[in-house]
Amino acid sequence: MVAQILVVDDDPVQRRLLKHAIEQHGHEPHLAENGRVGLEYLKDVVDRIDVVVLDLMMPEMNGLEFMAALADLGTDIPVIVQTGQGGIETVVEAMRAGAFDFVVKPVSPERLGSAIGNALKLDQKEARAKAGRRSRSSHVRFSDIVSASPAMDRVIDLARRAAHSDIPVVLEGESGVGKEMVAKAIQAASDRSGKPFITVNCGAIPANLVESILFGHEKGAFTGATERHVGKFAEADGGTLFLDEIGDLPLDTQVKLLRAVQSGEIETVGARQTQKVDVRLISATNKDLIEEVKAGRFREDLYYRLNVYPIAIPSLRKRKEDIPVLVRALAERLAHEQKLPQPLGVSPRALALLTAYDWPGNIRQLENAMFRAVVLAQGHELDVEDFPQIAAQVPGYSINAEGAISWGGPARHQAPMLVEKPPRVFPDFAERYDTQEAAVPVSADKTPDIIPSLGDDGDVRTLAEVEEQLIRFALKFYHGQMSQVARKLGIGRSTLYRKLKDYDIDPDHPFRDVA
Ligand SMILES: Nc1ncnc2c1ncn2[C@@H]1O[C@H](COP(=O)(O)OP(=O)(O)OP(=O)(O)O)[C@@H](O)[C@H]1O
Repeated sequence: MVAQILVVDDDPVQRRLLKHAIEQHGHEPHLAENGRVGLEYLKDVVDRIDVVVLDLMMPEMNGLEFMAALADLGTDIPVIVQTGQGGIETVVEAMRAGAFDFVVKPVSPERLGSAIGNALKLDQKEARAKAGRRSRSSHVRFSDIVSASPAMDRVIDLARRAAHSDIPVVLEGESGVGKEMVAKAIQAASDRSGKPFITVNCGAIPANLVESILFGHEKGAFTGATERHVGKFAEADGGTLFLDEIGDLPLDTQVKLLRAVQSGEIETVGARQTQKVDVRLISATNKDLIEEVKAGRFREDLYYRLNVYPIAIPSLRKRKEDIPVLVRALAERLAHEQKLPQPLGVSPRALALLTAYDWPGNIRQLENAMFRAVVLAQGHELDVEDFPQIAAQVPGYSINAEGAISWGGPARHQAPMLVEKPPRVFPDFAERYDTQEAAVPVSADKTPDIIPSLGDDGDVRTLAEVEEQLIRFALKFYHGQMSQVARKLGIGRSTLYRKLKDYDIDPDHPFRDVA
């Protein structure tokens, strides 16, 4: 299908790049140099345009104003917004205003192509079919890894190449980023596809059983060994052994593992002879293994044996572009698994909330939040109310006694949030802050992150005044993350809550007094 794509961007170089990328994917680009021109054009041909690719930062009419005007036209053309590096607040605004997806500049033709494909609902249909197929089975292909970010493209590219050989791979990344999923995809794309894929969580086995679990034991090898036991190495013969949390392996077992890796032979506990095995090893760690080596907890020789081909999987908060596609794919998959009568959508407000959150537990946490939301869902669409725990942790959202969630900023399709930043003397501060609120307590000629020792009367200020100002500052600085604020201030959470009460500080709006 040749789709008609309207590009609205004030930068001529960007327009040209986007034009080429769109043509590369076989679609027809239409170019507008600003929001006003784009809007006029749309009024004439609104039925012909399939997708809008929109720059957010434009003079005259910015991206959010454009989106509000688009909504007034009563059209639901999907809009893909473009943002600069680090412009996540703006992206959240755009998602809230109904943007379908966002891409980070400079966007690769591939990423743009897949965003357009998704917007045209082509990929979504495929994702639905894929989601239904995959369910929670152990067979994972690379195409099951839902992603949209260049960072994950790199991971997948490296992993695909690793699948061509038996090279030992170490997957590094925080818990829940998808290490096991990538390991399974490597196996499925390799010659060992269809052979066993055996997972051992090295951190979850009692130290005295690790060796027997990995290498097996003969009957009577030790007290309690009433039966012969086949170890995981032997079980994985011909296939792949996935050693999760490899950094937790006890040192004496590391010696045996090294021997097995070097010789391709295992010593079953209590057996007289060694046994030859053909196993591909993929290890995973959420620890910095080299630090473990330095600390003497991980053998250096084993480290070099296993770590021939490291692949680092970034945490979800470092690849927020993946969040909207993951959310949509999970909603589809979980609705299918829960046998809901119809597919489940996700509202722009909910997408904005989920994109704003940092997901310390990564995709596993996102999956759990989506699971809970899908199970409890009542309508056709998930909304912010379906994610109360997440809303409670994102600054700006508040929950009333009835459980309704509201956001401190302007409503959907309302006046633009992309306020031009006022000229500021302290660029670093301006970057970290929502300038409007932060500007309240400090006069323009004072550095905002310096807390003065003298008051207006020229006397030293009271400790309480300084403390109050520091707490307000810390809340803003750490985006209202209470645990972090308490930790950084060196006080307990309950003390922090008490002080918020004493000083009448609203943690969501620290520079505003509680009404
Ligand atoms: N890109 C992705 N697309 C779809 N689902 C994903 C993706 N990444 C992870 N998941 C899902 O998230 C969950 C966690 O992934 P996985 O178990 O692979 O993470 P992990 O890094 O191995 O975690 P841990 O270190 O805690 O074992 C799984 O249910 C997995 O299917």
